[in-house]
Amino acid sequence: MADRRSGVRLVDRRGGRVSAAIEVVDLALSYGEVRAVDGVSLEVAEGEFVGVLGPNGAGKTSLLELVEGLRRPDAGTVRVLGQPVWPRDPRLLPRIGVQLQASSFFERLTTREQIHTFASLYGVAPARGDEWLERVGLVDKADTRVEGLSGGQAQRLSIACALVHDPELVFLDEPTAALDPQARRNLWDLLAGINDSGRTVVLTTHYMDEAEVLCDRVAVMDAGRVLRMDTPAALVRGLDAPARITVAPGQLRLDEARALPAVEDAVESLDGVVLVTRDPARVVARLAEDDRLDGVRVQTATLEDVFLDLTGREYRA
Ligand SMILES: Nc1ncnc2c1ncn2[C@@H]1O[C@H](COP(=O)(O)OP(=O)(O)OP(=O)(O)O)[C@@H](O)[C@H]1O
Repeated sequence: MADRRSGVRLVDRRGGRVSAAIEVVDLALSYGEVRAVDGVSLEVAEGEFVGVLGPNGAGKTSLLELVEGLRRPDAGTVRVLGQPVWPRDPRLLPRIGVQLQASSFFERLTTREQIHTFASLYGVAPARGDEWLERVGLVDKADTRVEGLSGGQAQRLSIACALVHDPELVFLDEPTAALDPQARRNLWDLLAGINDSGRTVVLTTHYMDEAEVLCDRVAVMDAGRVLRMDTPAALVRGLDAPARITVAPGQLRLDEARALPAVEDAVESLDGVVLVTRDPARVVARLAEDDRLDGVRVQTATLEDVFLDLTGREYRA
């Protein structure tokens, strides 16, 4: 059963309240019969990097658009930087950055003209645009028309455009969608640097690894609901799932494996013998004592296991 109030109250180590950059209470939005956002409550603290993770159609974009003040909710409230986002408040706009999808660029402008246009819309100097082109590694593409950029370059430009006015809070909707795995990883360093200097970042993604690497906390979303929100480590810890230790073929017989302390089960696989344990440190120490560490691989639970546990379904991005 989904936890409708999955947003924990934000407190610091001494138990004091931390100011919230985003406060969402009982938010709902339907398109006809489809409940795209179904009673979501959450908070994001100033300076946090939060991921909204879920499969296609989970409601991530709808939630983001409500939080950005681009859509009117059927029910519930959103406050961003202390202000209600609906009805729209123009004073909030310079304080937030929204990454546009690459398809929303102004047509036929070069990369430099594109970012200068964004800079002028926000009333900031063109030089700030040039600085951002440098930061996202697009100086050598400054004179290329946006139609001529690769997928990864276009995403970097759209991120630079969202940040050119130095907003306190930035929303990135699937910034690595449609990129190959290498291009995705190349973008991670840039994304990780965006919340340097205390900027709050909210990112949607359907990639588990991305959420795990980049985000302080992750809201796991499915069918319009936030099922749980916590740090990636706490989400996985909460599972109480065993670790799997694979010992290379020929190192250990199955009966020896089953007799090891703290091993709950052992099975043979193509990669060798897989030991199932809730105390991987103890098992690895024992393997080390027996000089059987060569080629040992330890796998702990991942966010995929968390999704399976919360929904009963395998995760399909
Ligand atoms: N404009 C719309 N009209 C009707 N239904 C919509 C509209 N936009 C979204 N939906 C439906 O609402 C649900 C949530 O969609 P949403 O785009 O918010 O999900 P998402 O998690 O962002 O998905 P994706 O990862 O595919 O972008 C889906 O069932 C979708 O089909």
